[in-house]
Amino acid sequence: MFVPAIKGSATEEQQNKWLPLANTMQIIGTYAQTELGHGSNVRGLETTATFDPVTDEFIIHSPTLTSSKWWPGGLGKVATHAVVYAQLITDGKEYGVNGFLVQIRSLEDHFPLPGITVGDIGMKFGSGAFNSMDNGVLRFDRVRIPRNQMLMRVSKVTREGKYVESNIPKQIIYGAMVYVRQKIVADASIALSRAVCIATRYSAIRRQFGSPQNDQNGNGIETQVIDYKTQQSRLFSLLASAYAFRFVGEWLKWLYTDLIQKLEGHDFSTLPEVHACTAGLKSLTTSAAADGIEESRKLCGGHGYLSSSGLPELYATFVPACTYEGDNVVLLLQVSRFLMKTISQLQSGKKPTGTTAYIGHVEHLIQCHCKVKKAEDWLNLSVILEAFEARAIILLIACAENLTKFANPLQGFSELSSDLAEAAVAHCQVIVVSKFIEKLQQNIEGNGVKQQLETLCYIYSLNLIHKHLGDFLSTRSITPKQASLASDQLRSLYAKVRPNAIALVDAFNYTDHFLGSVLGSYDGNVYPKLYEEAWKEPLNESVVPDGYHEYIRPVLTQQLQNARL
Ligand SMILES: Cc1cc2nc3c(=O)[nH]c(=O)nc-3n(C[C@H](O)[C@H](O)[C@H](O)COP(=O)(O)OP(=O)(O)OC[C@H]3O[C@@H](n4cnc5c(N)ncnc54)[C@H](O)[C@@H]3O)c2cc1C
Repeated sequence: MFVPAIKGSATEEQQNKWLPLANTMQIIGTYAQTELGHGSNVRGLETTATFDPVTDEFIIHSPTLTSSKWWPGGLGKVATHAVVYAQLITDGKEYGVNGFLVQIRSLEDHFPLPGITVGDIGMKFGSGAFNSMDNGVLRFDRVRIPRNQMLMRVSKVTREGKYVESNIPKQIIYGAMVYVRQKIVADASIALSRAVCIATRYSAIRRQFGSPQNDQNGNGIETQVIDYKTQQSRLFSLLASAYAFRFVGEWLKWLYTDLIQKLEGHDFSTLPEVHACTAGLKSLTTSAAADGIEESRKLCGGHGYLSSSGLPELYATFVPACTYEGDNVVLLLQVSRFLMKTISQLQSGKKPTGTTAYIGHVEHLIQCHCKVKKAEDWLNLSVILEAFEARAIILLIACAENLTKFANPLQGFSELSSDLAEAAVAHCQVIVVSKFIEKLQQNIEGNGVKQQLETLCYIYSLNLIHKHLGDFLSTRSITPKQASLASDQLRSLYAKVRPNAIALVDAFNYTDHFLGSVLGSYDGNVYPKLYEEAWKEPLNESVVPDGYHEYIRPVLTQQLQNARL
């Protein structure tokens, strides 16, 4: 985030000075925004940057305990510099939060510079995982920096102390957020596909209970757990999500490149839509991936709880993605605000574009009726997309209408926040489904590959209909009969995936080293590996444990004496 922040908010001259230093690791940067008392509410940050016209410097100060910077990655022990977000004060007036480049440690001996207090915030969730990262705490006691270390692309303070805004829209700094969030979506697809790969391979090895081939005494080969329909519905819906997130992630990467080209040409028109889209998809994919990793652990039964399964570590490392770079609920509420604005602009004739284009077809979508009459009718991608669009638009229109019933928009947004967040999720699901469909319209090489991906696209969509049935029924996007036909169709789709399930996870092309899981290794040699792994446990280095004489023996002899008495 240090480098993207400089790229997004620094002037060209500042970028020329700082980026080469950061990119060649002559300085090590951290992104210091969050404070002990404030994270999501950036406007509430308390750190101050007060301009001193006498010395042409800013004075960076932490006026309260809650203004201590808290969480920045790499800050605790490693970073030498920070982009610090602080309330800008000049000529006695506050001008809101701005970024400042502050050196925090000496480049000679790494000691904190005068006025700086810095350290690590302590152990985090899980035993390994994020604990290799020194998330830190940072306080400033009137630390002075040159004026030209304020990041001045969007606004600046002159030598005389005058605050001047440039003609570049403030939203340009969203470019850095779009970059980081599209990376997080790609990470979510990787994390989920790793978990699904482990759970799928293990489910093909693990056997429980009898099978139809058993003799009358129940002897014979047991059933592979992957053949249980419950296991298939849990596992294959995650497999489909892993593919869906991969494709939407690829598309987001393209979207970011397209945005940067437009920004370079001073075209800022798509920025709000792209920003809302990446915020929403970051929220949707990280929440689903975190839940999916935990579900994969359960799909592996007891062995999934072992560290050697790789799943606990994967979960603990990935789950903070639901919080950093914007809490997922807070992000959904931002998306819903953008969507409410888009709807309100319909009356003035402004046509929604990009991922919101379907909102422009509101009349058609409100009146359309899903045409499904038998289970096979669900195998029609345009029918599916229309059902998702209809559900999203009806939820959004309902929110927009309900908002008008409140005395003011602020109260309305607060009271309706749960409905707004749900409507934002529905909108984001439209994006994922439509990008999966677009992928299928491309040339896909390999015999039968396209058909398999199509099956996964149906599973992803129909499983979401099943999960959000209340929404689909209450918005009348589908009927109860069509919902039950969707469930029928899902069952046959799972049967279609079953023979190719292993190939579909092998296709992720993850090495055993990368997976880090004895349950998910390519050769499927699970039990010998689990057994071998147990003997690597340091507790097993001694047969009689260290504390035996101190703790165990006295208890045992005490019990023996009591029994004799
Ligand atoms: C592993 C990790 C690494 C991080 N790295 C960095 C870093 O490098 N630099 C940095 O500056 N920060 C970093 N952070 C901080 C992170 O960005 C914040 O924690 C995050 O933005 C959430 O803010 P918060 O902690 O204030 O949560 P809060 O906003 O306090 O959230 C608490 C709860 O309140 C809810 N909530 C908050 N506001 C609203 C609202 N308006 N409406 C409805 N519900 C609301 C949230 O949904 C959540 O359930 C990191 C955090 C973690 C966990």
